[in-house]
Amino acid sequence: MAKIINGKEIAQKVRADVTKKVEKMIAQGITPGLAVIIVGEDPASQIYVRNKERAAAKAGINGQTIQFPTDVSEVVVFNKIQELNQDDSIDAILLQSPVPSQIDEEKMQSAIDPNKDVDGFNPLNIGKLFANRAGYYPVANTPKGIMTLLAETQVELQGKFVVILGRSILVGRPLFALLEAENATVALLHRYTSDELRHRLLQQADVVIAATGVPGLVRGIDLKAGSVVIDVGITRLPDGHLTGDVDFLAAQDTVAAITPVPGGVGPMTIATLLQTTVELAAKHHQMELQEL
Ligand SMILES: NC(=O)C1=CN([C@@H]2O[C@H](COP(=O)(O)OP(=O)(O)OC[C@H]3O[C@@H](n4cnc5c(N)ncnc54)[C@H](OP(=O)(O)O)[C@@H]3O)[C@@H](O)[C@H]2O)C=CC1
Ligand SMILES: Nc1nc(=O)c2c([nH]1)NC[C@@H]1CN(c3ccc(C(=O)N[C@@H](CCC(=O)O)C(=O)O)cc3)C=[N+]21
Repeated sequence: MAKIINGKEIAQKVRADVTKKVEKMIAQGITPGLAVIIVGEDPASQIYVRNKERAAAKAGINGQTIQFPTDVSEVVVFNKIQELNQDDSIDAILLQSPVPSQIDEEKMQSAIDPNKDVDGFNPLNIGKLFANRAGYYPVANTPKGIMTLLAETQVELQGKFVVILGRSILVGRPLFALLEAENATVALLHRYTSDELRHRLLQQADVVIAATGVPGLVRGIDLKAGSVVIDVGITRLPDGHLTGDVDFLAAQDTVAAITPVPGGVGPMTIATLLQTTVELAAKHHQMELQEL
């Protein structure tokens, strides 16, 4: 039977560390500020926003959510980003994805000040990540949280073969860069990967990270004995339950460890968002993180 990786518990550890750092910052007169812009009512985004607001408040972070209606014009969102870029009380800005079609998401991501870019979507930060540059820059929170989860679970990456399913800028692509930087050999699969090739690659994978939003895409028979499975997918079923991309029950018989949905990667994303907010606030105010 597989070990169930407890994302909630590891996230709690990250959040305790964040809370401690925030207390020290507040003692020096600085309250980290996080602004979240959300346009319309995507269901996955609504879960994220709700959980995030609660977690930010608990950690002592000043969180504000700016909700725009689905038909808001691009210039209104753009001007809001400019205003937040100028606002000294805001250290971190997040534009929730996806946005409606009248808004050019890439243009908005590029408009966010790279020093306040808590999702790491500004091309400057993406470029640094893919070049594996030294120094601090923000990296997307779901991939960054997964790296923490793997480290906390003592999963070795150097020399291992990792298969990622899904190549979005939010999850798959940054993960590719982060895992490669740890000296793993990485395959990035997508919609055009044939069923046959996916099965063959999965059977050889030491670590599988599924981030497609396709329930059941990864079956028990695809997986290698002793592998580690990270399920990022979140789909709401008609009965209201959440499910991942992996056939969890079948996988459990084969693999060494697996993350559940919910209670796996989701809580890590939230905790890591708070962590990155604090890191950006420290940098903004020229504080040394190590001393916090
Ligand atoms: N737990 C968490 O914290 C988070 C969970 N999520 C969840 O993760 C999932 C993915 O999110 P996101 O990256 O934003 O989604 P996107 O829809 O942006 O990307 C999905 C990716 O999956 C790929 N894909 C689709 N079908 C297949 C297939 N049959 N085989 C292989 N790859 C396939 C797509 O390929 P192509 O590029 O070719 O279209 C695409 O790259 C969603 O369920 C989302 O709700 C997202 C963020 C955080
Ligand atoms: N710019 C941007 N950055 C994102 O990081 C981003 C985004 N847009 N758009 C939407 C997706 C989705 N996402 C989630 C994060 C946490 C949970 C989460 O907390 N999940 C809990 C859910 C528990 C529950 O409430 O039932 C869990 O899996 O245990 C869910 C979804 C971040 N996203």
